[in-house]
Amino acid sequence: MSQQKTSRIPEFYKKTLEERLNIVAEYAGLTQEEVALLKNFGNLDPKIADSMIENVIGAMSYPFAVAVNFLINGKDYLVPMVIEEASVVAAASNAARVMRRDGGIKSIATQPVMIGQIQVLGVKDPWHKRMIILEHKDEIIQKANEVDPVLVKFGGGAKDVEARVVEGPRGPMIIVHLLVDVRDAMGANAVNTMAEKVAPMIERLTGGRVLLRIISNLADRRLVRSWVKVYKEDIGGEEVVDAIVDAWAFAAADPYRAATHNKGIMNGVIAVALATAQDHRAIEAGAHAYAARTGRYVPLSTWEKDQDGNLVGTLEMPMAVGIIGGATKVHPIAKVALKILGVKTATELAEVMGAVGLAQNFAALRALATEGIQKGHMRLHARNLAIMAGATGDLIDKVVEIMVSENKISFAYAQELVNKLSKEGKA
Ligand SMILES: CC(C)(COP(=O)([O-])OP(=O)([O-])OC[C@H]1O[C@@H](n2cnc3c(N)ncnc32)[C@H](O)[C@@H]1OP(=O)([O-])[O-])[C@@H](O)C(=O)NCCC(=O)NCCSC(=O)C[C@@](C)(O)CC(=O)[O-]
Ligand SMILES: NC(=O)C1=CN([C@@H]2O[C@H](COP(=O)(O)OP(=O)(O)OC[C@H]3O[C@@H](n4cnc5c(N)ncnc54)[C@H](OP(=O)(O)O)[C@@H]3O)[C@@H](O)[C@H]2O)C=CC1
Repeated sequence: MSQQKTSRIPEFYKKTLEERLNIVAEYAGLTQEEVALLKNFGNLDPKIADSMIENVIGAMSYPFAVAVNFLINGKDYLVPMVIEEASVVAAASNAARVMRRDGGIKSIATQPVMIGQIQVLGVKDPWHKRMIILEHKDEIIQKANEVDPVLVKFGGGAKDVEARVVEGPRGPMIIVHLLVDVRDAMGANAVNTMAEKVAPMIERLTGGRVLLRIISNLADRRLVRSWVKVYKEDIGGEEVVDAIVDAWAFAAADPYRAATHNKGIMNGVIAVALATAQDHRAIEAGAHAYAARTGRYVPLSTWEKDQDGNLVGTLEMPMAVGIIGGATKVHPIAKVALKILGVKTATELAEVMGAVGLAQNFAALRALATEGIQKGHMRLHARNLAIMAGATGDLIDKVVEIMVSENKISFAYAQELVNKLSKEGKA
């Protein structure tokens, strides 16, 4: 009788990488080639990979690209991007090309202030205790700063305390916000450590019970604001400007469209985040929570026509990124990405990422509002399909050419063409 496979594997994490891989290979019936693929760590040292996350059995590579043409705050940038989707890098470069006038895209980030939340339960007089917390603000800040002298030395650290009474489904809670300037870090570890440190003091002050002590990813004190003017003659005239503004108006009015509009922005933001090994989940969470902060989900950008008929765009969103800490200084390629970018501070990185998000949004809207997204996007995607269908060498371009010229871009057609052209080649 064959034994049922089980995913319950006690102390899997204590085994060596090799042992874990063998277990998985046997479990999933992996071939030797598949095992060899997983074992190919590429530019990541297996020891580093094994220390970054748990239960590691291999590594996976993504393409690393560079978007060109970016001029931000008068400075040129080559922008590293890691992404699995065709046409994003081309679109970013395409947009940046028409955003180089007047010093390029403007982008300013606020101070890198993150919020640590402390949830206080079981307080009978929460409004009164809120005042007591605020009365002791300076002591709370001092206590928080004791845990991170390095951050304080660099001009960061806890700067302010806020307190709210929040009505929840299980009654009122006091929610304390510790505002921490995290300088060049993303800041979650730094802020969480501080929130845990001050919790006993908050309990003493309120007589309540502290439950959660954790950073908020709605980083609305750490915003990037980017804006740009695109001259009408550079993008096909006022008709195109109007079409882009109309496309934005659709997103401003309809959350179904706003989600896709913002996805277009995140195409750029997350690609840079991946290249520089940021916590991209934190950035995504912050972006969408910010887009919904009024209770209605809206686009993170605006597009208008100015008095001269030119297109002006703005973007405002949280941007919690670091160049110290997290994986940024652990992953060797993230270090190379930061070197290519040439950013000196986390604030500068945030400014670049805001500008890339705005440019990416423009590229998609322009394509959508003129020729449609499929023409440019599918032309580039057609290469993926041709390769997936087994095309190699010159055959890739031949298959792409036929699919594009016949406007018939699908995996099935790619397969049909590969089969047909390969047979013809052999004949
Ligand atoms: C695809 C393009 C750029 C073609 O655009 P085009 O005008 O046909 O290209 P072109 O041949 O005239 O070249 C213009 C520039 O584009 C760049 N470029 C051009 N081709 C390449 C290439 N192969 N590789 C790298 N860069 C390329 C390059 O910078 C080039 O300048 P040059 O170097 O020649 O001076 C254009 O159609 C475009 O910007 N499309 C938008 C594509 C897009 O947004 N893709 C994202 C995926 S769709 C999505 O996920 C989001 C979405 C759309 O749903 C969001 C939303 O709904 O809002
Ligand atoms: N909800 C979320 O978003 C959560 C995210 N995380 C994770 O937290 C990690 C990020 O935390 P983060 O605090 O950035 O990482 P680190 O703790 O690795 O780095 C921050 C620390 O680096 C030191 N440091 C040295 N130089 C500087 C400088 N110039 N500016 C700022 N700090 C400096 C500081 O002190 P010192 O030298 O004393 O350490 C600081 O506390 C990510 O891996 C993220 O995924 C974790 C929990 C929740």
